[in-house]
Amino acid sequence: MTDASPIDLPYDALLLLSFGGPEGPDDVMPFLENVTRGRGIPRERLEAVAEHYLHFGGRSPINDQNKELLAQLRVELDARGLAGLPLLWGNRNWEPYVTDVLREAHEAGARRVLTVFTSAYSSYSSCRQYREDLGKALQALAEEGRSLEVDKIRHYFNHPAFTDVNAQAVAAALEELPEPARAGARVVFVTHSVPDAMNDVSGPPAAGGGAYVRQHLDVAAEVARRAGERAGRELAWDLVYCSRSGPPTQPWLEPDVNDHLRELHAAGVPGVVVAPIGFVSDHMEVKFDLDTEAAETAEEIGLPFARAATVGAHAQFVAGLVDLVEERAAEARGGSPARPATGALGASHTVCPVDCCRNLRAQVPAATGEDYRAPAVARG
Ligand SMILES: CC1=C(CCC(=O)O)c2cc3nc(cc4[nH]c(cc5[nH]c(cc1n2)c(C)c5CCC(=O)O)c(CCC(=O)O)c4C)C(CCC(=O)O)=C3C
Ligand SMILES: [Fe+2]
Repeated sequence: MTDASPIDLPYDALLLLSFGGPEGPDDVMPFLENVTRGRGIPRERLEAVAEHYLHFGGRSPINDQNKELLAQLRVELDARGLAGLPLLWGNRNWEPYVTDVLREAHEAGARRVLTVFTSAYSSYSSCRQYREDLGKALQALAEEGRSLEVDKIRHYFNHPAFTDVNAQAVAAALEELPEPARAGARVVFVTHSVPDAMNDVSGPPAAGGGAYVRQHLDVAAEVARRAGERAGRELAWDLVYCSRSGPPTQPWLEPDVNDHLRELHAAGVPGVVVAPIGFVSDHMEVKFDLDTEAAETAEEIGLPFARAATVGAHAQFVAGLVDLVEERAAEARGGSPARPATGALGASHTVCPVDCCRNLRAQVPAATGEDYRAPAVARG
């Protein structure tokens, strides 16, 4: 904004855009109402999820994890000569709200902001909804006479930093299993379930949909391969789901992690590493659905269980994010930087194409997309 950074980025600030979470018991219901407004989630499910938060003192772990990620991003940016680049944090569903953060940035002089989402994959919930909330923020600011341009880094599910740090975590979790469970242990990759219909329209329409599952399968295969290299043997794996929340009549991605652990046990699998590749840090889904519920299932059936760490604020992951910031900046300047990616899918698009991860309920302008038109700015 005022300090020019020694490396010339075409951006005035970097924004970490996240989900947000409650800070105490009184925040829990208002937070859940923010998250589920207009989403048709049954009341019973909301009450059950409120209990999960209250079980942890009404506080989501996500905010502290984001603060840690911000601290590490700051260290990495400074080390690369980007000490002058302001680093901001805003959320979709709780304070600090993204609209307020962008307003402050605008007041401080920012006009072009690069965003990093705390979500690695394509789907309405994991990408487009963030883009729509950015769109709503830009609309609100335009009505105040403030104009801002916003870009995002590409999806990082298959960036080598993400897959490699996950592979290290799987290899480390394997070591935690007691012998003889370790030798025949299976890797159970877990992500957030979404409605089948949401997966069906995920990703660029030209790719035929299904990107959410396809991307997770690609990451799982690559992480298992890399972890297997570290462990010195091939690792068998599956992809399963947690945190289903819609009405029972609506099909969501399955199997559920708990059902799957029972099946593996019945089939004679001697132990499992549960690897939450769908989450970038130990969110409530990880703390409750995996560390509490799935761990209890495993205990009940006598299945040795180790949970692999999420990438969190791991230095190698953070360096990968800053690589992606530099890559996006180079593209914004019209260059053609290297775009490293692991697995079979290739590097993801930089700018989401028209109807990418379509919203099945409404047409809402989604920022950072090919078809996004900045709202008209009111004259102050
Ligand atoms: C794909 C996906 C991610 C991963 C991508 C990403 O990270 O963004 C994610 C992340 C998160 N989801 C979170 C919390 C919640 N998600 C809910 C509801 C839903 N999530 C969905 C999908 C996803 N969600 C969906 C399809 C619904 C149904 C309602 C709807 O169609 O929108 C509900 C309502 C209650 C319930 O139904 O469970 C809550 C409270 C938190 C915060 C956790 C914390 O506090 O640590 C985080 C990081
Ligand atoms: Fe969610």
